[in-house]
Amino acid sequence: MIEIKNLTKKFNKFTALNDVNLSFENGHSIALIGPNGCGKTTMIKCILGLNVVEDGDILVDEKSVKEDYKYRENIGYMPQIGRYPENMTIKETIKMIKDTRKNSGDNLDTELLEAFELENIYDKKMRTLSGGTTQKVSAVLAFLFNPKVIILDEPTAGLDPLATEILKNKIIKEKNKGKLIIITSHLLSELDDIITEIVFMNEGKVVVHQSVEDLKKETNTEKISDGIISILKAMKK
Ligand SMILES: Nc1ncnc2c1ncn2[C@@H]1O[C@H](COP(=O)(O)OP(=O)(O)OP(=O)(O)O)[C@@H](O)[C@H]1O
Repeated sequence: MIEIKNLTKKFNKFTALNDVNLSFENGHSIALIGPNGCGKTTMIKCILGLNVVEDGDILVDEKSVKEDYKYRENIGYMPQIGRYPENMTIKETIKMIKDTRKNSGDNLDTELLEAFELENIYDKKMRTLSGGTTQKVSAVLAFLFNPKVIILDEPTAGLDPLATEILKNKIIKEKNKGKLIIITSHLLSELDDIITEIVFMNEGKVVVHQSVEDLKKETNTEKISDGIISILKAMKK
């Protein structure tokens, strides 16, 4: 479970997050949506400890992210753009990341590695990979250590339709096991089958946090994308 309490994040004078309060339960998958620059990645980075939390707090399983870094072992992260050592092969990269984790041996989840058939191109160097293949490596790493929380920043950007389907099915499977999934995406049409809640942000603030069921009921729509468009139109009135 993740609780965000009165989180404000400033970069010099610019306020990227403005008094954000949110709570996410295990077994849910949450879509973080909103226009470019509204603060989605900033919030994710605060949860991951990649941005320092100064004003407000974030609790992961009731412990503040300010206390110690151990909680991070329970979070898998797929960044928007994964950066890896250019001259390492896929195999070496995965091994290097495995080696950074103690006790990672027994409980590895290699399902995506197999589904994406990455072992067939294990000896390719990271710098030679297409954008989509690099994304596949990032997705494999996000799920590899069986984390309780999985955070995916624009996960399907650059993936082909088959890889997108594989990743979507994996997300649904892990959510159904009781994991907490947080996804940012601009591709609303892709979220329909996987999401249980939406958080809509604008200019560093949470505008809507609602279950998909309620969103569809209240806006009288069948699809998440139509529900969001309906909210946006109502906001402009
Ligand atoms: N390290 C930083 N230093 C200064 N400004 C930053 C920094 N990180 C983010 N920002 C600013 O904070 C704002 C929010 O950025 P963020 O990356 O969180 O947006 P986003 O909602 O993820 O956007 P997108 O949909 O384009 O990915 C932007 O105006 C960005 O320029």
